[in-house]
Amino acid sequence: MGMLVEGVWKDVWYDTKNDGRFERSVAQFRDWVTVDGAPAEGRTRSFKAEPGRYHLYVSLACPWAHRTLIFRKLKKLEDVISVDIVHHYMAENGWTFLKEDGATGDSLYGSDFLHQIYTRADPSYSGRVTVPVLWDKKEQTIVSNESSEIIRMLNSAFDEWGDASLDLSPLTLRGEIDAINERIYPAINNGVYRTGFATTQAAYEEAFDELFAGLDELEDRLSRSRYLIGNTMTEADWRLFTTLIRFDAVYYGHFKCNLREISDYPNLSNYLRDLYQTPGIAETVDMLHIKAHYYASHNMINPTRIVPKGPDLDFSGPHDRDRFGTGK
Ligand SMILES: N[C@@H](CCC(=O)N[C@@H](CS)C(=O)NCC(=O)O)C(=O)O
Repeated sequence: MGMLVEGVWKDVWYDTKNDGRFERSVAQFRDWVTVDGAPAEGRTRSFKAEPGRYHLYVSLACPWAHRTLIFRKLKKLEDVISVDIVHHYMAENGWTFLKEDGATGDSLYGSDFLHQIYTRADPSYSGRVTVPVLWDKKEQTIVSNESSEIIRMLNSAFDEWGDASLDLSPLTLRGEIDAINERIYPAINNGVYRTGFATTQAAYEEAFDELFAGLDELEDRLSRSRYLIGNTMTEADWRLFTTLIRFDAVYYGHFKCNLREISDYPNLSNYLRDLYQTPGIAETVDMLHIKAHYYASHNMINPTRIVPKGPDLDFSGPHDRDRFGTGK
C-alpha cells in the first residue's frame, strides 16, 4: 500500500486522521471519451471513441474496477476495449503486474507496477494509484481513473461498435439513477470500506449503522420492484452489485460488517442471484482474486494474511425476481 508523491513511490497506509474515519481520495484523471471527440462539458480534454484505442487496467478484486468490466461485457465491447488484470496482492509496491492466478501482466509496456502507468501519464503525479484506469494507447495517457465516469463513457460513447440497444443510464431516468447512487455510494459502496478501515470504535460504529440502515432500506425497496428503479435494469443496479457480491465473502468478516449477511435478506439475496445470472456476468466475478486481495493485502486488519476457506456461496441457484417481469 502506498502512493506517488511528485512521481516518486512512497509506501504509506491510508490516512484516518479525521477521528479514525476513512476518507477515499478523489480521482484526479477526469477526462472523457466522446463519440466525436468534442469536449465534454466541464472537462479539460476529450478523446474520440475509436475501436482498439483504449485499454482498461483493472483488478478483479476491486468493486470499482469490476463495474467497468461489467459495462464492457454488457455493452459487448470486448473486441473494442482491451484489458489487463493486475495481481490480487497489493502491498508495499501497490498494484503489481506479477503474472499469476490469471493476472495478465502489462501487455502494453511490460511494466512491473501500476504506479509506472501513472508516471507514464504524468511524471510528477501525486496521489493514490488506483484501479480502474482507462488508458489511451494513442496519446499514451490516462483518460480517467474514476469508475463512475468510465462506466458512463462505456455506456454511450462506443455504440458504433458495441450494443447500442442497451442504455443503462438513459437520460429519462438519470435523475433517479443519480439520486439512488448518491444514497448507495456513501452508505454501502464506500460504506463497507468506511466500516472496515475505521481506526476508532466510534468511526466504525457510525459507518456500520449507516451501512445496515442503507441495506434495510434497499431490502424494502426491492420488495416492490425487480430492480432499484422500477423493473428496468440500470447502472445503479450494477454499482450496487459489485458490493453485494463481495459482502458475505469479505465485508462481513474482514471489514466487520457482521450484523447480517446478504443471504439473510430475502429480497437482496434473490436480487443478487438475478443480477449474477445475467448472461456474461458470472465470468466477471473472481472469488479467488476477491478473497485473496482483501485478506492478504490489508496487513493492518489481518496480519496473518490467512484467507478463510468459507463461506460456501452459490449465486447460481433459483431466484424469485421473475415475478416482477421486466420493462416499465
Ligand atoms: N474513485 C475510484 C476509487 C478506486 C479505488 O479506490 N480503487 C482501489 C481498489 S478497490 C485502489 O486501487 N486502491 C489503491 C489505493 O488506494 O492505494 C473509482 O471508483 O474509480
